Amino acid sequence: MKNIRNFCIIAHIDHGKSTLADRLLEFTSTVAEREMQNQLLDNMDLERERGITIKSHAIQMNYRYKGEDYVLNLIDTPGHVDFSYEVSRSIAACEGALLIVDSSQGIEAQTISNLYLAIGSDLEIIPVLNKIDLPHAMPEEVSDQIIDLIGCDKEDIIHASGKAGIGIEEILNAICDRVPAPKGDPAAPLQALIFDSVFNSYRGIEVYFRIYNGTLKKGEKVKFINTGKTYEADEIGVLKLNQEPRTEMAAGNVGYLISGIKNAKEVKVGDTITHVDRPAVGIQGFEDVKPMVFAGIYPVETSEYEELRNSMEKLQLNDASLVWEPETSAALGFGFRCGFLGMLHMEIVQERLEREFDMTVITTVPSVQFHVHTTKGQLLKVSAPSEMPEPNYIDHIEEPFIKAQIISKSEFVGPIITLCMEKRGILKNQTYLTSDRVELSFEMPLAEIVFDFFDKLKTISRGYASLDYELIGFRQSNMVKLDVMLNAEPVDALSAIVHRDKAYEWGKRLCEKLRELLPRQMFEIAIQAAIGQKIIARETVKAMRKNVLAKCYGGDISRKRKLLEKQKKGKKRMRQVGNVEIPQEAFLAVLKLD
Ligand SMILES: Nc1nc2c(ncn2[C@@H]2O[C@H](COP(=O)(O)OP(=O)(O)OP(=O)(O)O)[C@@H](O)[C@H]2O)c(=O)[nH]1
Repeated sequence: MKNIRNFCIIAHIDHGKSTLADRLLEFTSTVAEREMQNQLLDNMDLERERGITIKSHAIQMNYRYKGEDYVLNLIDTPGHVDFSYEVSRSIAACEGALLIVDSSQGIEAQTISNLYLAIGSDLEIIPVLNKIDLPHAMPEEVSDQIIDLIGCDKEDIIHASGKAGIGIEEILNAICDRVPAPKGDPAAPLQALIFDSVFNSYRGIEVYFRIYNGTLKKGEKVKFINTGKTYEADEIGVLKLNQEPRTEMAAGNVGYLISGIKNAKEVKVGDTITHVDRPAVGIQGFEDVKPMVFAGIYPVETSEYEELRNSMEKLQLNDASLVWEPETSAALGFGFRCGFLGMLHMEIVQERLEREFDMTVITTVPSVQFHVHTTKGQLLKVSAPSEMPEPNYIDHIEEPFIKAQIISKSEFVGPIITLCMEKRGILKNQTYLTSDRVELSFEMPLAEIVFDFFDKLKTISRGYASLDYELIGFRQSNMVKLDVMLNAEPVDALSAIVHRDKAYEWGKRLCEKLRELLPRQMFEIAIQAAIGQKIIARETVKAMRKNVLAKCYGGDISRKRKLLEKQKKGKKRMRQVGNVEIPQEAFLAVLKLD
């Protein structure tokens, strides 16, 4: 055990974690040259296409240093704030962290927040100044920022480039020298923490764990403490590029377990695995996730509800930050109310459901969770407009507030402050990190930043500003429910909860946007926005007669069929509500009002 090192890589998004991880794997010959491809650990198609890490990935390397053989377990983590729950779980499985900072960008908001997560778990931090090959790298300046931040010595900072392969050996040596070996007793009762899992349709659920105490052998009877279920450890092993089975694994190690579990509900990330014969107590799992945004997910075909439920259960195995419960909508029927960590997370969940589980789904207007105090003194947690009680039952409404930390070049301070004020933000603090880098701290409503704030911030700061935020509590706000009606029929899935000062403007623009997005149909569609009984805006979609077969005179039946097929495909991701067909984009129209 003294030669095991468990470490993760943390950084702000795009500072080069995945590229550096590739070099480490190459240098330790963990992957053969012919297997090497860029961003090797980002093995989901979605990750490669978008060039971002969504999931944490674990991989084991062997390394010889000062005449000794080391086992290095690396966990690559995502950088985007929406996936910080992945980061916090990975950190729990490690004793050390490489803190990567892009030497052309300097310290950014998520560098700091991920660093605090790591320090909070007592990890040994190895600072790495990355991308030093770039001509506009600023090693001196960024080194000073790092020293200020973590209080290390200048010599502790490793200069590296994932792209040019600089500093790789030095990093590996530092991991062996500086990261402490895992503690734990191989002879004690078994305690292994489940930090991730994935559904495999052939082999059942694969469980990823880190052993804190004890030894696990193939074939032994094990128990998951929280669920109380028992299984046989059919296969255990370590995670190399592929899984490598082992007959025995001891304290300190990271690995996988396969025991033919088919039911997704039986595996909970944060649960502890122990022996049936000689049980230990559970280790403290992970903090519960705090979803920030809620939205409904509905199958396009109402008959696929059960299938969608199955798919969500399987997806949840691999995405512990996804929470959901059944919900019904008058307009959309049976579906699920889901909690996400942010808009990117919501997008990714929708895409994964479609790609990995072949489901076509509709997502409804996202909303934050409000605290509604009723006149009877009850507290209702409302995360969907349809749950909002009638106005005469409401005493007051509170909305979630966050503390936002924005780091930017000082020349953009003016526009950033203006943007934040528009979003009902209050400037709390302004600190100069260096002569031209400023940290601004605001208190603002979560609802104002989860949707398009980040894109706007990037635009006005020409990409230089970075953002991080945390929930600080609930504050009273004047919120109202904005209803939308199509041909006088209310469509609950299109309603939104908005601030009263902005309600009229919103209603007007929402109707305009819906007019653009709703396809013309055989009859006229009246779009109305209302607050309570009062109509505040109206638009009309003119009727049109669309007959795709019109041009298809003559008797070629196959051509007709093709056209009808094509028309059917075009209808995907549409929902019939009353007599109106609503495309997916319309449900998210509120997000595109500016
Ligand atoms: N010049 C230079 N570019 C680099 C270096 N390392 C990474 N890059 C580039 O920086 C971009 C981001 O690199 P990634 O490794 O995907 O970054 P990441 O931190 O893993 O990103 P997320 O996982 O999404 O947080 C890519 O375009 C890389 O080619 C480096 O050392 N030098």
